[in-house]
Amino acid sequence: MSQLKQISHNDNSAPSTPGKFKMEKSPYFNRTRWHYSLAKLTLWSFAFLVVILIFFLRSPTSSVPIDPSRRSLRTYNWGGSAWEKRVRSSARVRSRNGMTVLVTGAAGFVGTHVSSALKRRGDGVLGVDNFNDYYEISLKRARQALLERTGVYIVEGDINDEALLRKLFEVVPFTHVMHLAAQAGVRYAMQNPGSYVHSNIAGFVNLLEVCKSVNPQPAIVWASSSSVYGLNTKVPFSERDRTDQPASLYAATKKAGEEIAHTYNHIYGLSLTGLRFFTVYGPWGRPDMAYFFFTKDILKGKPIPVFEAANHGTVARDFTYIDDIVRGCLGALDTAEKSTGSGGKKKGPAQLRVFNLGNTSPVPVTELVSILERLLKVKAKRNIMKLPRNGDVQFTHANISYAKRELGYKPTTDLQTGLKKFVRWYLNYYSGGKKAVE
Ligand SMILES: O=C(O)[C@H]1O[C@H](OP(=O)(O)OP(=O)(O)OC[C@H]2O[C@@H](n3ccc(=O)[nH]c3=O)[C@H](O)[C@@H]2O)[C@H](O)[C@@H](O)[C@@H]1O
Repeated sequence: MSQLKQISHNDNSAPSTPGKFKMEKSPYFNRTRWHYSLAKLTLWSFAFLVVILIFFLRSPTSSVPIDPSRRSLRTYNWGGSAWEKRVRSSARVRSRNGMTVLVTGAAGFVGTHVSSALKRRGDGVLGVDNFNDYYEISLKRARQALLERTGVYIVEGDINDEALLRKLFEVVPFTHVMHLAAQAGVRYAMQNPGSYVHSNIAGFVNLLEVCKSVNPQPAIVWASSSSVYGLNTKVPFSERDRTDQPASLYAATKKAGEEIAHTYNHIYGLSLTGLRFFTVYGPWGRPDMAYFFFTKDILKGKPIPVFEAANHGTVARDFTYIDDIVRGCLGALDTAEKSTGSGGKKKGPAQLRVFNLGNTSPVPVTELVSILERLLKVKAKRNIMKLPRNGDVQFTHANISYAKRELGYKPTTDLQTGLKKFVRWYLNYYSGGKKAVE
């Protein structure tokens, strides 16, 4: 810097308009000017490189793909009094007996719907999300904008960031955590196993570590998955069934989460409720899921891969509509008992639960495609393929009697009705809001 100053000081005589600069005759002067110019050029090039480097390191939409297993290396901006004020205001309870909920994965599909439902009924809600690039970030940003309009602020950060989580609990004594941040998708686990360990295991443990040590400890409700039933053949799946033969690393990390939850409940008295979601779909959904990209590809006239089991066996899912899932999540939060620990120590036994949240009405994937064809009024180009051995299971079917009894859970939306709502949203969203939504 001092060198730079010196150069500009010595350079006072030079005209500021480059085109008007006249060369002097003296060879000595030429040589020194050449040296100065070279030094100047080197300095500016260096400064330029630093600026470029900072841009790539900080830009969330940078074209350099971020390895999701190393997401914790990304830096996020948080802190400061204005930030704390926003956090407090978002988490402010507006109803009598309302709860203060930290929602992780708030810019995700389920996270957005749950956050807005909680806010609507007067609970205090603060979101946290790392806005990773697993699928289109613009959709996450649009969900964020939607939540902002309802008064929910999403802090940008990773659940692996212990300092951030501690700070959030310092600013707001959350009574509940709705933990929905996760690396989802059963097939992607073959491509990026590290991201599942990072979010579903390391991230979950980090969150639990913080929750166990704060005072008061919050009650935690979190997203497990129907995929924990793995290769089981007995249907419908009951919470009492074995869950020790997962078919994907995704399922294995969710199962690990259930075991980890047991440990934190046992040692620290944390109140923990796991919800096994069954193929959740609906407006603002996940573009990596079949119903979503089938819609996109059918509209584009592109062939869609429709899986079938051996001997033309049916592949089916217990597709569950988002509004039903939201009611299940709120039911779980409302019935969650307080954690019993304090000062990082257990003071007595605490609640530990796991529930199926499904629809109890499996539908073949071929039927899903037929419904979409009718709704979109376009014939799909079906490319029938063997069910891949990379994580898929042939069918899922939930027994929901436990959730019914304990949470008052009662799904009411069939696939046809739910997909109609999804398609209406999809057409409106991707036409830039130009199509009227009924
Ligand atoms: O229930 C769950 O726990 C899981 O539900 C979904 O997993 P999945 O049921 O496999 O959902 P999709 O990937 O949307 O697949 C739906 C159905 O379409 C089939 N499919 C999928 C992809 C494809 O190209 N073709 C195809 O026929 C699948 O075999 C499956 O039967 C989610 O992606 C998981 O994150 C979630 O945890």
